[in-house]
Amino acid sequence: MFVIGFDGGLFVTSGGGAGLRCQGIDRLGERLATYFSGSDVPAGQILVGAIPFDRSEETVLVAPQRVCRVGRSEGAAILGQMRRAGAPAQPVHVTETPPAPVYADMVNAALARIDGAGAAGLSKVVLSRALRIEMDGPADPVAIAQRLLNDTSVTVFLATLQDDKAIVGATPELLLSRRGLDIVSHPLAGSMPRSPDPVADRAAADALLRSDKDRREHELVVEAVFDTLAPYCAELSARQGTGLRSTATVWHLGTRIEGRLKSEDAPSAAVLAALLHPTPAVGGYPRQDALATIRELETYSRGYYAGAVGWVDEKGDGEWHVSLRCAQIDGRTVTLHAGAGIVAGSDPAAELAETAAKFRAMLGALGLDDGGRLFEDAA
Ligand SMILES: C=C(O[C@@H]1C=C(C(=O)O)C=C[C@H]1O)C(=O)O
Repeated sequence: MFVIGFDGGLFVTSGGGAGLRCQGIDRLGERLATYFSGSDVPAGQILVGAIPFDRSEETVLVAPQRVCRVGRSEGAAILGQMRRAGAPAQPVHVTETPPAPVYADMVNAALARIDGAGAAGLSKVVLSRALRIEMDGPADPVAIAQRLLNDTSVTVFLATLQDDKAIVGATPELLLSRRGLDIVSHPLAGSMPRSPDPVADRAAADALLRSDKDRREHELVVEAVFDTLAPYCAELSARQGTGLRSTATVWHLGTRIEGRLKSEDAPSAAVLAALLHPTPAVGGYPRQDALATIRELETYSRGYYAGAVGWVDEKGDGEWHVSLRCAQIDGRTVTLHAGAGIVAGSDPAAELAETAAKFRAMLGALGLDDGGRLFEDAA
């Protein structure tokens, strides 16, 4: 099953199977061209799926048999019918990897590298931490997706990867959409936790708008998106400039970038998304230095967190979102990740608080919004 928010409604697909499993995304364009030229591919077929964070790991694209586009409330009703019957599984135990003090040490280690790197070296790295949640039964991604639909500022997604493995979440970040020659990307970077107190909440938003550190963190992403897309575009601009975006729990700086491709033969939505991925919003800058730092400092594989989820059709149209604020489900185990961009001037305590705010939506959807009972640190 695959679900993704679409024009205020939901795109729900089911059935089907063998689409395309692709070990690494460097040759995704060729693989897609071969797939869509196949004589047994029905007219109008789309592929839906997920790209992992690590470009060399497996991209899963499924060819669904049934696709429907419905409004949000109808989508919620469909999910209600498709979720497992009975009471949803409950969390019984949570492990933090790494524990908060170790995450702060990682931020300090990244800052030391950034400070020592010189002008051409590492200037931003996104470091994440994970919460591993054991449930008292198999977790139901459909029930979780249904609960996430309450926040209308985010794009809900659910992708079944195999048997009882799935990724489900609600992301605020559009990596790339393409309709004909028109493309849009809406990168986010630079964040501040929201507050239930309206005065404190507004103050957080104002502080984010004024923060020099967050502007620098954001600019690196916007420049990378422009640099990647410009060779394919006749026009590319960010007319509205950089502004605030918010989810129910976090403020972000965001820049909507719109472009017009030079020709219909330009790469498809999936291939443009793969070229952009990972932007400095989830990796860092320069890309290779940032990825090497992540490999060294994070002690786990991110899997499909901070990758991309979306769909593509034969004409190259499609929509890909950054897979953030999500849960990776494997039977009874649910793993959440949240990260924060580290640049010169980052404060470890503030970055930790940012990751805590980014966990909040998924914790709420799992029934864990009561201040972290069940939590235990992992070494
Ligand atoms: C890495 C995450 O979010 C990304 C990092 C952001 C930041 O550092 O300010 C903001 C939005 C996302 O691009 C996450 O949600 O886990």
